[in-house]
Amino acid sequence: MPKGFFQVPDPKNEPVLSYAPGSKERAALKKAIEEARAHETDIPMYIGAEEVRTGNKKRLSPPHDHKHTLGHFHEGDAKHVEQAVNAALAAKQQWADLGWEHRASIFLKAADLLAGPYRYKINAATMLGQSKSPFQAEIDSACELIDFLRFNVYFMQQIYQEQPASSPGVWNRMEYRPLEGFTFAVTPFNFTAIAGNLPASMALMGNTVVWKPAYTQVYAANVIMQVFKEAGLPDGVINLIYVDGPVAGDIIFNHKDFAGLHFTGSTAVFQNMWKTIGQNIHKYKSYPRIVGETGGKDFVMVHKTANAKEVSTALSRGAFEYQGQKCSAASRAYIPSNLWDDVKKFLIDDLKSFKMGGTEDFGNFINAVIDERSFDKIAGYIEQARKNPMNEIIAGGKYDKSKGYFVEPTVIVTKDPSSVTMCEEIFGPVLTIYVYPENQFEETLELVDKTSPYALTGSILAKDRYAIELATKKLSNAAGNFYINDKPTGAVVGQQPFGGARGSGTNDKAGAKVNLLRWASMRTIKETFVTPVDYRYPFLDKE
Ligand SMILES: NC(=O)c1ccc[n+]([C@@H]2O[C@H](COP(=O)([O-])OP(=O)(O)OC[C@H]3O[C@@H](n4cnc5c(N)ncnc54)[C@H](O)[C@@H]3O)[C@@H](O)[C@H]2O)c1
Ligand SMILES: N[C@@H](CCC=O)C(=O)O
Repeated sequence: MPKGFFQVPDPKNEPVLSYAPGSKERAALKKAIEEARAHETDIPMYIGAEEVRTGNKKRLSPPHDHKHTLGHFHEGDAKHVEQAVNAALAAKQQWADLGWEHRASIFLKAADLLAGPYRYKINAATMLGQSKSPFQAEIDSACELIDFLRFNVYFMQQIYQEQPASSPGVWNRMEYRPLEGFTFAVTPFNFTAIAGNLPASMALMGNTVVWKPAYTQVYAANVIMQVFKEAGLPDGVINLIYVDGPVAGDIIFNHKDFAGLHFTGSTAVFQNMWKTIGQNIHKYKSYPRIVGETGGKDFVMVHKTANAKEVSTALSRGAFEYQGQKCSAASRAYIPSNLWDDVKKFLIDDLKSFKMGGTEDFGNFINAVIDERSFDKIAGYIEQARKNPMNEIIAGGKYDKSKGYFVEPTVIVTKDPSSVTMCEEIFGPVLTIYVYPENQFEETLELVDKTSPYALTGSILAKDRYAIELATKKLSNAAGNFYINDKPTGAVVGQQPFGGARGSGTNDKAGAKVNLLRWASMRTIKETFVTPVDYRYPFLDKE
């Protein structure tokens, strides 16, 4: 236990490196990519103190170059899920009892390792494994992950400092215990930072974790685990397994010591998990904490007073960075009729100038989508949209998976604001635009609010302050992250805590104090200094 009231260093957002031609970081990143491509990595599961190699090897390849082999990971089965649960339970007491400053140190060290010696390795892994451009990898696997780790340590300290009042003769204390049992982190393919943060935030609060990443993110997940190990994370605190989701769920959601789920991924998967947990609720020792950040159908709403060039740039970046595979990506836009001709021209010009290809070529703004399943699904949406007479595809619309999973950035203009691509999450480089009569701003705000079941991110672009105020009010429940005169992507830890409500999740804001609180179970301790020795109150008449 600490013998002093320690203060963790004040967190600052990790500066984003530019990778501009001639820069030191550009050369270092290119070298890391070459090294990664030059040999095949053999990736084990990490269960307790063991590196587990099952021999059931799954091939990993860059989505933009699927014939190249980056390495293999060893897939596990039900037995490995059980081993990981047992390892987490075995490690629990010692980890929970460790002074919080030591937990803090491990994750602060992990942040420094990522900022320094591992920066290019983890960015190269994310660029190759998930097909991110240098900038997209830098803001994710380097900066956002580093920020999550540093800010969470700071928020943990703030939580521990929050103590109740005490009246004379009494000292009230609050203890922030880890959850009783083990926890489960299930992470998506699209952000290395999220993959690292979900297990780390639970472990930071004294929990032990079974971590199951998406198979398409294992290449960078392995680097995260190496960083945690080098930072001194004890064996069994985070157990990384590669097991089919339902196989893992079947064991974990039936275990009496299952204490919490930290999920990021699609809405349907999360809702199924919640349903299973609900059905099994009588089996658990405690009510499990459930946190899930899920899908989005994020909007850009434009007022007639907006600047057309600002609008088209918000769309070019907001919809197409990382091939639209951000939960926050702009995928539906509402443009007033007076601005449409200009916005259309600027947007088409931008799209014509995009270069598409592998992440090794730093000239490419657009890379590949994550895998064949995703490619086929996106292509299906494009073909369905093409057949609808209410739609016109004004840019893109082509796709090719011969070398990598490439889908051209595609813009659909629709006359039907309820058409499929205005409502459903596509998770690819497809933007649908509805041009509304410029004087129907308020009615269109209502349309934006009601069109989709999601409520993750959205933005309003306008010069008129009354319009901004009206949109902020009318769209109050339409987004958990709302942007004024900006694109709806690119939240920064500590600045724009991230998460949405409605169908988009439990809105427990990743990288914020409220999220960490979900991984603590508070115990209130009241100590009385002079304990009463007579039950009688003063109002009682004496004989
Ligand atoms: N709201 C947010 O903060 C946020 C952030 C990133 C991604 N997302 C969402 O994530 C989705 C894209 O990521 P994805 O394709 O990896 O999502 P996904 O739902 O397919 O997978 C997420 C995780 O769940 C696992 N999984 C899938 N089926 C499972 C099952 N039946 N049982 C147990 N585990 C199972 C996957 O293996 C993966 O680890 C999009 O919907 C996106 O909007 C949301
Ligand atoms: N936090 C990221 C999105 C994460 C989801 O994919 C953003 O704000 O763009």
